[in-house]
Amino acid sequence: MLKAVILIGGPQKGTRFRPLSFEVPKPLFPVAGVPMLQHHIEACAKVPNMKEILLVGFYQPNEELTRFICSAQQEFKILIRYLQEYAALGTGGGIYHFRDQILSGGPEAFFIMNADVCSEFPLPEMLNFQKEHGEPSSFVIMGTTANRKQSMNYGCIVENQQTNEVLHYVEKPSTFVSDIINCGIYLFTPEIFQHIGAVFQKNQQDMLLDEQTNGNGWHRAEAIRLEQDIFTALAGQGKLYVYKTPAFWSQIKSAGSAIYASRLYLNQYHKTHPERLATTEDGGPRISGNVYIHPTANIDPTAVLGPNVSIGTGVTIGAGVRVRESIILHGATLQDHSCVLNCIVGWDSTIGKWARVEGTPSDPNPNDPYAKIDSETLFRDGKLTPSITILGCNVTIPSEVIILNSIVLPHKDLNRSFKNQIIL
Ligand SMILES: Nc1nc2c(ncn2[C@@H]2O[C@H](COP(=O)(O)OP(=O)(O)O[C@H]3O[C@H](CO)[C@@H](O)[C@H](O)[C@@H]3O)[C@@H](O)[C@H]2O)c(=O)[nH]1
Repeated sequence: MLKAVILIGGPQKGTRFRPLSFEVPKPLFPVAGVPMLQHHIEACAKVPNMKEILLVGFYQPNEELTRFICSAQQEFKILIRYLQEYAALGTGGGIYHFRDQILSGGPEAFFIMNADVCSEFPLPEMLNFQKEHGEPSSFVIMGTTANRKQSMNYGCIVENQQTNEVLHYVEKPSTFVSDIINCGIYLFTPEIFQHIGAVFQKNQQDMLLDEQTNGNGWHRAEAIRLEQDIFTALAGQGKLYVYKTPAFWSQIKSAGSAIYASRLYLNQYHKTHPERLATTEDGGPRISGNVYIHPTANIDPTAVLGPNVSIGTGVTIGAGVRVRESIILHGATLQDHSCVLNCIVGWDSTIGKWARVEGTPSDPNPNDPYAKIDSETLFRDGKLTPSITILGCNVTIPSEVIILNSIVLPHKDLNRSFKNQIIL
């Protein structure tokens, strides 16, 4: 039997996702109409012999997470549990801490997935690849090709081109190492815990030798990174292989990358969930390209939506509204003739009549097949980088104003136009 573990991080992570991560843990942010994590869960639930999905993170148990787990368990008919780390233990420390839970029932292998990636999740292909490569207990990293410059923002893998064995692994190198990058999706056998255990023992010994150690010592020994502490050491040992996926993949770090990820998933819905894609119907709004509309949304038939639009529960969209490349979160109202382009409109926000709310997309270069989305920091050279416009929850935009490339914090009631600003 098989299991899957999804690393969901915790509240200190996801800072590039503010102000949206104030309201909802980042892994539950809706991408193409469903929580980011649901895409991982759907893919796992389809794998034959998958017994359980474990979410490992350091969020305090909260209502949203509990509700999500309950409904996903019912919908996908699979056991899902949340395991809470007592502190951020890193990508290897968390799974090591909960190794007994992961190994209970005797899975022969298990997947580990970063929550903040979007992918076609070619999990059956990874299982086949593992059977065909190396010894039966070899470990598999999913990889993809990036361009030279962007590769350095990821874990970089040098492979043996004949065998696909990982010969070198360097996490976010400062100079070019390889254009094959780590996608944050792995297939391990239980033997991985021997390797993580060895690092833990070493950390513990170092800790005992270190006289400076205070009460924090145990945590320091348990904090282990899969990438730097495990993969770098396993490379070249005949144990670690890279499965290069031809399918789509992207990281979801910033809010801008959530819009891009939505586009990738909406496109995939043609194959996986055509029922989630809206179509132009008599008496309904005009749909252009891929659009998801929650059945509870109320949309005027003269509105024009798409491409790449996701409309959440209970959203109201008035006459003549235009929405493109945006995510509209639940309870928001777009009043008549407003125009929303490259935006995330927060929960329960209102955009007044004839207002224009617009951002600048940060899409990957369309002429470079290996380009990935740049999840840049908010500021460059002391200035706000032009990016998508984000309205936090419960923001009110008055009629007939323009809000351009701005980030508006929750509960703001604006009274004029703004451009390139963070409105606190
Ligand atoms: N449970 C838990 N999860 C964690 C922790 N730290 C990070 N995570 C989760 O692990 C994932 C990776 O997070 P980061 O540590 O922020 O790494 P990164 O910059 O995203 O880079 C990783 O992913 C890239 C692909 O997206 C890889 O290319 C790179 O090598 C690395 O694995 C995220 O889903 C995050 O929520 C932790 O202490 N505990």
